[in-house]
Amino acid sequence: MSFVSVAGLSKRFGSHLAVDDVSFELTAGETAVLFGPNGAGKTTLIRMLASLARPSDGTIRIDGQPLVGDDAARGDIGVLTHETLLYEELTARENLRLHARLHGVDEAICEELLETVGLAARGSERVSGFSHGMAKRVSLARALVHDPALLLLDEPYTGLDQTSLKRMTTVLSELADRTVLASTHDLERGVELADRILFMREGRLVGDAAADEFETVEGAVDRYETLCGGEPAVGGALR
Ligand SMILES: Nc1ncnc2c1ncn2[C@@H]1O[C@H](COP(=O)(O)OP(=O)(O)OP(=O)(O)O)[C@@H](O)[C@H]1O
Repeated sequence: MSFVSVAGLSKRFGSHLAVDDVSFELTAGETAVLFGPNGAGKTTLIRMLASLARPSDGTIRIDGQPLVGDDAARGDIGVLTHETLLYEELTARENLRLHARLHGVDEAICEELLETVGLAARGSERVSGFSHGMAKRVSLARALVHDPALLLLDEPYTGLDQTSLKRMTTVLSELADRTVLASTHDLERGVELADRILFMREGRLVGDAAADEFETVEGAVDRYETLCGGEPAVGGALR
């Protein structure tokens, strides 16, 4: 049975259809990566799944439960988006502990996660003093605090230095049993992370492929060019 089921999902901003009649299903434990050019609708799709944006049309079901307005379904989701969702005036540790309390989770997990994202020594510092990359790592830890079954990651690799990038890549590669939907422009890391690749263009889902269809990243690049138009970024740089 599908763990995530998206049917006929659309999002309209004025006269513009940012997400246009998108349908797909993810099985439990599957990692799907969304590729597509700027403005394809990836963030908007993820924001709807994260209950951060209201769909104009269509349905989202998580483990059989309709998502919209359903707190139980939302509790099973961890989110990493462009907005860090952190309280800037709180320390990294306080942010994680607050999130743990909200979800009724033992706060001991917060220390483990600070270690995991490489911020154990900076846990007592306010997030307002953190760089973008550091805040992103705290945000990833926050997304994992309540051990969600579904993880939604919008451009997890963007804006990170090499050390943070390696850490993010390692943490994400170790999320084996979770269902993950991630968007990225980094085809190399995306193909490496994914079981399945969804291609978006102009709000529509234009392709759906198993990651092992691509023996090399070049295969994914060719498919991207055919389906999405234009050239993708590979390994963080344009080809
Ligand atoms: N709040 C908003 N109000 C109006 N238009 C929006 C809003 N958010 C997104 N859009 C529009 O919806 C379309 C899809 O945007 P979205 O951010 O989802 O694309 P994306 O695939 O994530 O792009 P990128 O790769 O640049 O992050 C774009 O045309 C964008 O301008």
